[in-house]
Amino acid sequence: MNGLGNDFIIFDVMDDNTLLPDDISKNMWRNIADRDNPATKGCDQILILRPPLSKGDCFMDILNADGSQAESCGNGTRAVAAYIAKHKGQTNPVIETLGGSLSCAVMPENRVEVTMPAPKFAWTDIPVAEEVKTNGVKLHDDLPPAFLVNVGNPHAVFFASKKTKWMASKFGSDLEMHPLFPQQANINFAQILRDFERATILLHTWERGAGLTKACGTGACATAIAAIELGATRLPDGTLRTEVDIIPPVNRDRNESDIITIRYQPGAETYIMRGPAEFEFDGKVSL
Ligand SMILES: N[C@@H](CCC[C@H](N)C(=O)O)C(=O)O
Repeated sequence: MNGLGNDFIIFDVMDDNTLLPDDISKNMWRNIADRDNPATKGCDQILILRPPLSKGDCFMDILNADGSQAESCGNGTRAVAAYIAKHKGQTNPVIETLGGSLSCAVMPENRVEVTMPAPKFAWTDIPVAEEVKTNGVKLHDDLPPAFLVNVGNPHAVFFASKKTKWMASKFGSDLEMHPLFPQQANINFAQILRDFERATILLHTWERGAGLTKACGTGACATAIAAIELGATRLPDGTLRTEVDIIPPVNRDRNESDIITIRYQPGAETYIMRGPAEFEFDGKVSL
């Protein structure tokens, strides 16, 4: 499945956790996620749907393409919600993750709305290795200060006035591993588009453990939150726009149905991420 081209291999062991051996090595996961694997065609993340730990419909284990574990995955959450709606008929699934329990609503054409827990801004929560002002941290001499936020997983957001794809390719890998991030971080390069009626941002994300992906759901959340918190979505009359459309690079035509919309009110306990999910193919892999 995919969310705006950010693609996933889903293992469904929701009903019986023992179907998946527990001695699968990091290397085996990497092999499954490898783009050259003819059986799987590879993916950005592997999502393992396990029995719920609490009152949710399942617990979603998230593994990046390099085999590392992640706490949260926005596009993956929407994909799994659509999967549960299709296979279990549950259109309001609750998906448990290390980053929190996420209530979802699956609407026609696999548009999914996810209620996300409040973001965290404290330096200890990002986490970063030393006390910094998380709303503007200098991470690289050639880049403006970054906004840091934890939306279930750690993100740094850079805003630029020009196209940012080259920035993601040039700086993403080093910044993911920056010594300030003891658990590494996802790195977002955002350009606010001024010629749109709605608050609109073009986003390239270098994902922790997966590199440059076609879209990143939590990156969209982090970027919209950063823009709103920094007042970058304020209109000339002083009104703060709290709904932001994030356009991933894969959406070249800026097709209105291929965006992630974030509705975020500073200080609120939750916020909303809305976007599409898409089925690709089913298959079997031997482990
Ligand atoms: N693709 C995801 C994010 C997946 C996890 C991330 N790479 C991390 O390590 O935190 C999304 O859509 O949010």
